[in-house]
Amino acid sequence: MTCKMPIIITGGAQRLGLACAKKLRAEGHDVVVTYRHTKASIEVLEGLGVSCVRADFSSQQGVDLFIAQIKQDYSGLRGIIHNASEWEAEADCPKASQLMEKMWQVHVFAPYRMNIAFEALLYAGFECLGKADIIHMTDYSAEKGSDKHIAYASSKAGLANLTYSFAKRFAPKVNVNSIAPSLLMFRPEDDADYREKALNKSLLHQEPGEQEGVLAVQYALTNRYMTGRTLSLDGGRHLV
Ligand SMILES: NC(=O)C1=CN([C@@H]2O[C@H](COP(=O)(O)OP(=O)(O)OC[C@H]3O[C@@H](n4cnc5c(N)ncnc54)[C@H](OP(=O)(O)O)[C@@H]3O)[C@@H](O)[C@H]2O)C=CC1
Ligand SMILES: Nc1nc2c(c(=O)[nH]1)N=C([C@H](O)[C@@H](O)CO)CN2
Repeated sequence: MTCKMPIIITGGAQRLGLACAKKLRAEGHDVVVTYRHTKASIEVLEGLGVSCVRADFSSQQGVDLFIAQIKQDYSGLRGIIHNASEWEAEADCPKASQLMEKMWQVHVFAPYRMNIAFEALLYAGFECLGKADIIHMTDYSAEKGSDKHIAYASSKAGLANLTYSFAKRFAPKVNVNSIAPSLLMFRPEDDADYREKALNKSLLHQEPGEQEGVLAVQYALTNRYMTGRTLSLDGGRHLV
């Protein structure tokens, strides 16, 4: 039986999500990406045979609409990579209470709702393809906190905790792991001073780029004896 059971990548229209979508498609996986804003990368992905679904997880309704569409379109899932994320500092959001809600909505509520809603599809993926994975893109700051991104870091800690719970709930059919980068790629607006300071926070002093994140995703998708664990991509920052 041919199984069209995709890997979902949330927030797959740019940066790490886009790099993952291209690599996994090139490996022959069926891939679904979510995006909010139309951009040139969406046309590129569609040209590669990637299914691009507009979805905004900032509301419960947005999450539920996406869940309904996936359930309508697919009989199983090879996996889901919870990559969608907003990195917002308290200084950029006047109402801290709103920021905390916003961060937990996209980083915890949305992955939680999707994981529960997609349980049967993930099991079908395991039965048909022999493996099924959930990957939570967390952050080094989930362990250490952040004085400038307090709500963000706390929500990533919440996401990291979902890894433990869903690893227990979905074993042995679905492996559930976290990938926790400290720095993968800067943003265009990051100035030289910020970049220098960020690079000096790790032992390896480098901006690794999204391909290091892609390698970690590939490892988590292929390893058969890892669940409930975190792949830390932090250049030795924990030893500085
Ligand atoms: N970049 C880095 O150095 C680091 C990254 N990480 C984590 O790795 C992952 C990838 O990072 P990066 O590629 O920089 O991520 P981005 O900041 O580029 O965001 C990824 C995507 O998330 C989507 N998104 C944001 N909010 C929502 C929402 N409410 N609903 C639906 N989609 C949403 C955006 O989609 P759209 O553009 O369509 O709006 C965006 O394309 C993230 O989870 C991030 O927290 C962790 C540590 C370091
Ligand atoms: N959703 C995002 N999360 C994070 C980003 C980002 O660009 N988008 N960037 C970082 C930084 O790399 C930080 O770790 C060091 O500058 C963290 N999270």
